[in-house]
Amino acid sequence: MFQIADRTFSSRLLLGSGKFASPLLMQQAVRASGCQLVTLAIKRLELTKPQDDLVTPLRNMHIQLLPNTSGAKNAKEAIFAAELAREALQTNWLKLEIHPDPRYLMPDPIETLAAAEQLVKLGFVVLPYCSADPVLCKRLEQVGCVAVMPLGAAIGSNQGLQTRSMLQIIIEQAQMPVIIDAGLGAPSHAAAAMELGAAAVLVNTAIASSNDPVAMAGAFANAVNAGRMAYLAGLATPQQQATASSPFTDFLATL
Ligand SMILES: CC(=O)[C@@H](O)[C@H](O)COP(=O)(O)O
Repeated sequence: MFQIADRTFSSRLLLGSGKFASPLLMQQAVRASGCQLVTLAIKRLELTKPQDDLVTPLRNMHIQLLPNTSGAKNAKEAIFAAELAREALQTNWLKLEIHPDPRYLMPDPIETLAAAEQLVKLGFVVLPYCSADPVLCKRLEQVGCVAVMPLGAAIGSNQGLQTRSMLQIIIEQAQMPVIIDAGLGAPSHAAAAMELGAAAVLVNTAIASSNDPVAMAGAFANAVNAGRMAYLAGLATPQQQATASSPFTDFLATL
């Protein structure tokens, strides 16, 4: 179990709802993953009729919706999108995403911090997508974010934990959940993130664009559980030299 703001979740795998071949496939993958929190881009919503084939099925599955501000290029646009989402979806939960550069989709740290501070004051439960920068993550915590979502690698790149050493520092210093988001391209990447001590991971592309998203969702769920169990069990420390698994005896001396 882990907690974000006032909600408790048993699944530590969060899913994105984009890139699936159909809404039905997305629902089936969500079900197979056991995930309880799904992010969806505000720009995809039909704001005049929010009970569409994306939102309604997720609500019926009792999934916590996490609208995201993907597409916003600065704090002003993100706050506008957040207000729209709160109105349309009746939730104050928000994944704050501000990435002005369409090529690498790197989050803008300055606009993200400014928007986060403002959105917290406006009553939003803010989970910012951010660079794997320990100082920035601390600042986001100080302005009242309920979790941070530092990137493993660029969104959709499937490159895994490129930011591993920074993530380690962020996790060590955080007083709130650290959710590794973006770039996790294989279940082993998710397991590695959990082994580091992440509270949870968010995955979209690797599941949605696989040959069998339902099976891949299950594979990620197993990997997240395995990584968490390993973290709790305490991983063995890598050593430079060999150490024998069995104690040496003098049995060769009898030859
Ligand atoms: C859906 C969403 O929020 C993505 O922006 C998120 O960062 C996931 O990244 P991947 O698609 O790389 O898993």
